[in-house]
Amino acid sequence: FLHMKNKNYRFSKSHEELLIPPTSCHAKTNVMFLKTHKTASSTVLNIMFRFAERYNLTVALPADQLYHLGYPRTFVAQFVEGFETIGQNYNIMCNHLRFNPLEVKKVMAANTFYFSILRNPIRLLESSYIYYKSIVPAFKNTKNVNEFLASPTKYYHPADYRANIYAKNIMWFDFGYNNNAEDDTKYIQAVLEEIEQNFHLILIADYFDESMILLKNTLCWDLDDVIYFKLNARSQETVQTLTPESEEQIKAWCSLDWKLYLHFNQSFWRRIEETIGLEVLEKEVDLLRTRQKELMETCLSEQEAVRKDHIRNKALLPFQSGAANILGYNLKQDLDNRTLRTCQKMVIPELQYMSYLYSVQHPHKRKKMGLPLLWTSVQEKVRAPVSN
Ligand SMILES: Nc1ncnc2c1ncn2[C@@H]1O[C@H](COP(=O)(O)OS(=O)(=O)O)[C@@H](OP(=O)(O)O)[C@H]1O
Repeated sequence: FLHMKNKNYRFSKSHEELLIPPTSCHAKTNVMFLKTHKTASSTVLNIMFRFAERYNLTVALPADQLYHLGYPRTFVAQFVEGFETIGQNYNIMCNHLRFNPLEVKKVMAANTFYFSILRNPIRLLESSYIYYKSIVPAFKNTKNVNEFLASPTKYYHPADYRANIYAKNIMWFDFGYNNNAEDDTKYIQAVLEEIEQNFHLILIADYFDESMILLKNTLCWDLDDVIYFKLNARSQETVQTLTPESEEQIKAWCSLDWKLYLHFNQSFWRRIEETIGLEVLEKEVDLLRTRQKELMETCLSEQEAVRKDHIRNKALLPFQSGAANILGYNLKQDLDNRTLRTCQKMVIPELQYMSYLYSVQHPHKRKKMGLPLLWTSVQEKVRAPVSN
């Protein structure tokens, strides 16, 4: 779609003007995204991978047979494939890792832009419960998320702290901090300040489209760079209704994440007001949604995500976990090669895309095992020598 964008845009002049970046603005190509859990981060990862392909950038991918950058271990540079030879010359980093700034800096160029994304801990914990129910000790022996939240300490045992990271302050943990730390005002303030120093931008998943506009404007990217199809979503029947008491309990149980979220939700909106302004933001969000709808009409058989058993091409099946039915997409069957390639990249799940990029970037290494390789072979066949 990148090559078609001039032809396809039907925006009025004033809208076009909104999209023209200031002349001094160059697209930032050294970008690190801290991929937090259950925060729409797989959708962002897909955006990052497509951007990397567009500009032929080097991505810091998990080494050998790793699927993530060593998570939940604290990140070290050796978790990146090729670090010994490539050194501090990676452009993009976006797979799951537990943040460790000094080690990340060994891999990423000095002028790298750092960003991440947070989600309201109430929605996040409900999602996390369903997704990790069978592997997290604190969740295993409870009937549902409300039962867990009625008395979390009954199920959450300190001895299981490693296996229980998804049950308490998971965002705090992903940023590299102790998710079982005391809720102490001074400590929290110090962490928030450190995050502000380490990251140039924190997005909010609950305002995903607004986040994409802020991201593209900050990085001087094109609107098409941030057009996305929602990835890693669940089917509606596995979404549980939280009682009002459970919602309140999450704010206390995950108080570190709650304060993290409140702080950066505020700075997110302040940043919007100080840069784009709410009026322009609304117009740009409209353009994003229009473009997204057009692309869905071009690419998809059904105009929405479908349940796992309805995904025809098993190479496009997202990783499934716990009680969640993770949705995917069916592409139209009569797409020409070039459109097919564009559409595949919009819907390809995280692990398959990572495995594909890995085989392109490291052709002499053994391919990642245990992943559907079909997509890779389909992709190799349709790779045409065109630039996009
Ligand atoms: N664009 C957009 N806007 C809003 N929400 C979105 C978006 N994309 C993904 N999602 C929701 O994010 C949840 C999956 O998060 P992650 O991809 O970060 O999960 S993972 O940790 O990588 O497994 C998952 O949440 P739940 O459906 O509540 O589980 C997705 O529905």
